[in-house]
Amino acid sequence: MPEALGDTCAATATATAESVDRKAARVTLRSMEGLDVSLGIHWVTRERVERLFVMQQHATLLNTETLEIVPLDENAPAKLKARQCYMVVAEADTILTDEERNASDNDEEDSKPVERRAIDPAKINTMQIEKLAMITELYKPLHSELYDLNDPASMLEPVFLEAVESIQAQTESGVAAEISSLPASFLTCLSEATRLYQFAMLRREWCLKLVEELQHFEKSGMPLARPNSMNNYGTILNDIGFLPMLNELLAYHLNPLCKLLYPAWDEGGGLDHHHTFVVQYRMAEDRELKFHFDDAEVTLNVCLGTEFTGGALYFGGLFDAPETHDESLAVQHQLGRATLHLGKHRHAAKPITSGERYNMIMWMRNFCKRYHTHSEAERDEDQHHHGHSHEHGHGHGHSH
Ligand SMILES: O=C(O)CCC(=O)C(=O)O
Ligand SMILES: [Fe+2]
Repeated sequence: MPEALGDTCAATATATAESVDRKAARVTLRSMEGLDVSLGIHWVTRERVERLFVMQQHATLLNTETLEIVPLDENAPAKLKARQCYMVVAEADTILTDEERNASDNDEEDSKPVERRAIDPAKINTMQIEKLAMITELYKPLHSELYDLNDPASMLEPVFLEAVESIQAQTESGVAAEISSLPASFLTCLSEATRLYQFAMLRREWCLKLVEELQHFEKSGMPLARPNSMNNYGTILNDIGFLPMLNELLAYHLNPLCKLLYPAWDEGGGLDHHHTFVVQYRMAEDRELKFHFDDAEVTLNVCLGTEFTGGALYFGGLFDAPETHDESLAVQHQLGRATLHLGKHRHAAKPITSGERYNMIMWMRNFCKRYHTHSEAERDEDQHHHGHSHEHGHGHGHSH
């Protein structure tokens, strides 16, 4: 059974010695709920931490390995050790002594030095707003033109634009668009049974600029959160200023295409919101991703390069359709090329064997499907579903 992948989690990412260089100036800060933010050491001031972590009380930091306390005074940055994880605690929080912890030693939860709290969705929201506020105030983009869609031709391949335009033209003239009317060279169907597609989407220069932008962002020490409950490295694009342009990309380009390829989510606004991130694989860090399905109606996965071998996507059937489980398809990446699949399509990323790989992933979602379930029975069914993804996901699958 593959794991269900969600966007928020509390799992621990451990930095390896080889990643020292890249993470040298960062620490991981963790809330009492297990929400991680990685931040450049020089940005760790009390005011900033209290804002990012929505703390009203006097906050202090606790090194989760050494249990050493670092008061958040003006000397805090000098006392922090790169690549360590610090729990952000309020003075009033209960910090268990070793003895107390040993006394209740029955599962992994107990190895946490402080009492764990349940995740409050409002807190996640406020944390996101604060992260974005900090970035908006302080971050200087390297390629500011990436953050809007004013010039779609600089981002999107001509054949992709042509395909979307032809769908729009047909819709506007009242004709139901048909797959057969797309430009002949555009769409490759890799599997009819599971509706797995590939097409040219992003221009090479745009992909390489995006990778440079993300590397620049990482070096700036601005707040970063893990992309989802399984990928340890990468960046959530929605959180760092790309949300408006990605909303446009979804509304004007991807939703019309998905309506044609996956008519099931035509309800309401179709695919009307998304969780979009870049995953990153390097030899010394994460090299692969295990078998799972996504917290999405439809997933877009586009390869951004840069140079790597291996890393193919592997597909193994739709989780709710046992008759498709014997599918075994390996799909190779090609810079700028998109793979489009159902969220429930079970998949994995094979290990890279050299280099580094970046892919942009958009988990596309339909509001009606998620929040306006119609009958009691369907609501129950959804509850069941969600429970299932929590059970198997790492930590807390948060899908909003
Ligand atoms: O590594 C990839 O390209 C796939 C990542 C993926 O499946 C995911 O993040 O949901
Ligand atoms: Fe996935």
